[in-house]
Amino acid sequence: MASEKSKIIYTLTDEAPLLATCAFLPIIRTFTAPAGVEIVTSDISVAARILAEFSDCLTPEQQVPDNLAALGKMTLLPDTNIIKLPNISASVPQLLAAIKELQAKGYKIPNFPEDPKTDEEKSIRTRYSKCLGSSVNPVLREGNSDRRAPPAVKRYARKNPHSMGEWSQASRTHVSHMHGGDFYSSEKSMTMTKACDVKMDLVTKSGKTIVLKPKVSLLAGEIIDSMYMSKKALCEFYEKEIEDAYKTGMMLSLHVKATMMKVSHPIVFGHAVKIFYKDAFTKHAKLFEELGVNANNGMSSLYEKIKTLPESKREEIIQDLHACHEHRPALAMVDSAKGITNLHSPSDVIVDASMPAMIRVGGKMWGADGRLHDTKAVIPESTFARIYQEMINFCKTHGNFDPTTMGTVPNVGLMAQQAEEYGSHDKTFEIPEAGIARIVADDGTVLLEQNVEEGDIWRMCQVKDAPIRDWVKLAVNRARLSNTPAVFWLDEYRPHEAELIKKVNTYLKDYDLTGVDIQIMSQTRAMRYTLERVIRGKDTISVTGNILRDYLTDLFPIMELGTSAKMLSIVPLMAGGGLFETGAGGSAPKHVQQLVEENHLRWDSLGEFLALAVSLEDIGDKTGNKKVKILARTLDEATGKLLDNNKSPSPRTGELDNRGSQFYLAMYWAEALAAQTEDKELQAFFAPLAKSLIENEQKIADELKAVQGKPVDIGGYFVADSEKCKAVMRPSPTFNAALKAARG
Ligand SMILES: NC(=O)C1=CN([C@@H]2O[C@H](COP(=O)(O)OP(=O)(O)OC[C@H]3O[C@@H](n4cnc5c(N)ncnc54)[C@H](OP(=O)(O)O)[C@@H]3O)[C@@H](O)[C@H]2O)C=CC1
Ligand SMILES: O=C(O)CCC(=O)C(=O)O
Ligand SMILES: [Mg+2]
Repeated sequence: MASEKSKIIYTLTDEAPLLATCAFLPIIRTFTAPAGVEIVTSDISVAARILAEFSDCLTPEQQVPDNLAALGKMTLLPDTNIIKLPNISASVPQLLAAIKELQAKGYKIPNFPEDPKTDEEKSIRTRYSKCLGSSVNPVLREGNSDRRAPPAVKRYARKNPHSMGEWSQASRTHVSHMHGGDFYSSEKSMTMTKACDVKMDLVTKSGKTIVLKPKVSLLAGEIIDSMYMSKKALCEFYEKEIEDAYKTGMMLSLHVKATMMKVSHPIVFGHAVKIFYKDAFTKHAKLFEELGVNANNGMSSLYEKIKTLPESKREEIIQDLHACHEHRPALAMVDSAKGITNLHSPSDVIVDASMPAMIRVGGKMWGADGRLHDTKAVIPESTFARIYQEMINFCKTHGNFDPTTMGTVPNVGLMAQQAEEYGSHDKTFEIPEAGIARIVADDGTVLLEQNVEEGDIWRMCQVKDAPIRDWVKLAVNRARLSNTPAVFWLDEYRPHEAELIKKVNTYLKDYDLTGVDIQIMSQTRAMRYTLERVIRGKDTISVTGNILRDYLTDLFPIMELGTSAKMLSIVPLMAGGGLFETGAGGSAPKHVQQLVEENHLRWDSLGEFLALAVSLEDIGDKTGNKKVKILARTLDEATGKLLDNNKSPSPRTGELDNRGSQFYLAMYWAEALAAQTEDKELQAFFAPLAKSLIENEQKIADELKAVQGKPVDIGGYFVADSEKCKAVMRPSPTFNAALKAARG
């Protein structure tokens, strides 16, 4: 056995991934222990993050460490190996629900101050803000991203294509975005020639100087941007598009990313709510203010707030809200059976997943009548909205994609060290008063400035030089290793990207590019070029900034594979370690609901299987531990076999689910280890396990199926009971006994 133990840190997150982990951990531990690899867990669920933040309010027994901060530090070490599952990036309504559950479970954490007034409330709000939105990924992503569909996964999708809707040339579906007054149109950018500290301030028309951000330390070579979205232009845009949809009989949908753009997009979302329901918001303005209604939290929050009112008043408001629908277009639904619309909650419709889902079914979304309809997809910011329109145009002309023949589009994404827009939330402000928004260097020089009005959203973004160099290196490596053309999706007319292009051209010179096809194209051209290749079965690497990384790594996988859960998602950490993300998708809250109601978990753990294999491979490469390398190789074989034999979870209750799929992975993995002859110790260890799983295959499959169809209790949503989860997620006594026997 190997002398020194290597460590994989396995994150515990939320919802479906956490449940899947509950079943998977005993399997992983059984397989990795004989190779000297230890699996250590780290709870970074939204509940654990809240508890870590409010330790001072808890009893000593209730206190938990700040795991996220510890992991963040570890990403800066060369031998760190983390497997990261998708976690909740909480919107305010999700955070409120988590707080409520924790309080009900006896944790004396404070209420979330929605409208903080006193200093104490402001401090609590600031502390809770650390748990809001996308707050895990930016801490752990100390590297750029490499996301792709492994060949076995692509082969599987070609053999077992998922359903695709039909695209008609007569489809009226389209994307509506702003043509002025948005971030794109106001962007200014520059590259720092030397390191310095800057501040963000606002010189108001009334002559005051308000410091919004006292200090941002910048490095030489760093690119910084300043941009704003005009409230007036945004509201006019909404008025126009809502009116257009109404007049032309189109359904309306809004697509934002309020989780990652946690300061700007809730505001963008809130204006849509206020304008859609303008009459009711105007009539009840005073009362809504008194009740603390915040449109940024969606209609579900408004309905919650008015619950406290006397019935007659509440009825009046509900009627007024309903009356708004009479002269408004139909709204796309998140759940038509429950009457949950697109404007219900800012975290219900997340653009990276919602737009591909719409395109996949032929450009349609669900209406209140429970049917699919063409839709006007409103994506206010034009910067990247146009890529979707380009794909829609393509589908209208060529029909929908064919998963059996289409090429693949891997992505190399710039995201390290909170690069670009997704790292801007601590530098994003809703402007309190008209004036000049400025980025000012410590020597008093005004670096960038713009005129802003009250309510505009102003932000500064940054991307450091080292991540850009690393991104170019990753792109060249991927292009060379996979012998695939790579396209940098960069628009020379966008100031930020003009700066990036200069750097990309410079850093590309560091490489011998003989035989490597690398091009730079604007986003719409890159999309067109890639799609022309895709339908001819040709592969093209997209090399993009942070937002397109997010968008494209759902968009193409959802067309190619039916879901982004099947993606290999690697973050080579710049300090030398590895962060292995599982898939590229979210935490699928709907899956938990199905488990609780019917004891069927449709979540596909393929992303975990793929991540574990590359994580083991990384350890094997770094330590030279041959046993670990064999584990990685045989796991890949097992995953391939799992796909070939169609043992992925079914969405239908009563059929194979996540637990069954994990059992088959374990069986194939043990079989592959028993069959190899390179390492006799491993062979001897796994032969009895393989035998027992093969002999009991039917019995285990039956035990896993027998439990389905009935409701189960997991003891909570944000803080599920770990014993109850174990009981639900490990229901086969025969499988459990086989694993236990192997561990000895
Ligand atoms: N890396 C991260 O940490 C990420 C976290 N998130 C968070 O996840 C939550 C939900 O996000 P959202 O973007 O709506 O995406 P979802 O997780 O709801 O995914 C959208 C749909 O994709 C399918 N899907 C996703 N993952 C799997 C899987 N492993 N197995 C099978 N099907 C899958 C499901 O389709 P079907 O219903 O047909 O089964 C699901 O309904 C939010 O809290 C969000 O903040 C989002 C993105 C990434
Ligand atoms: O961090 C998040 O909220 C989501 C991350 C995401 O969607 C992605 O990286 O693809
Ligand atoms: Mg994403």
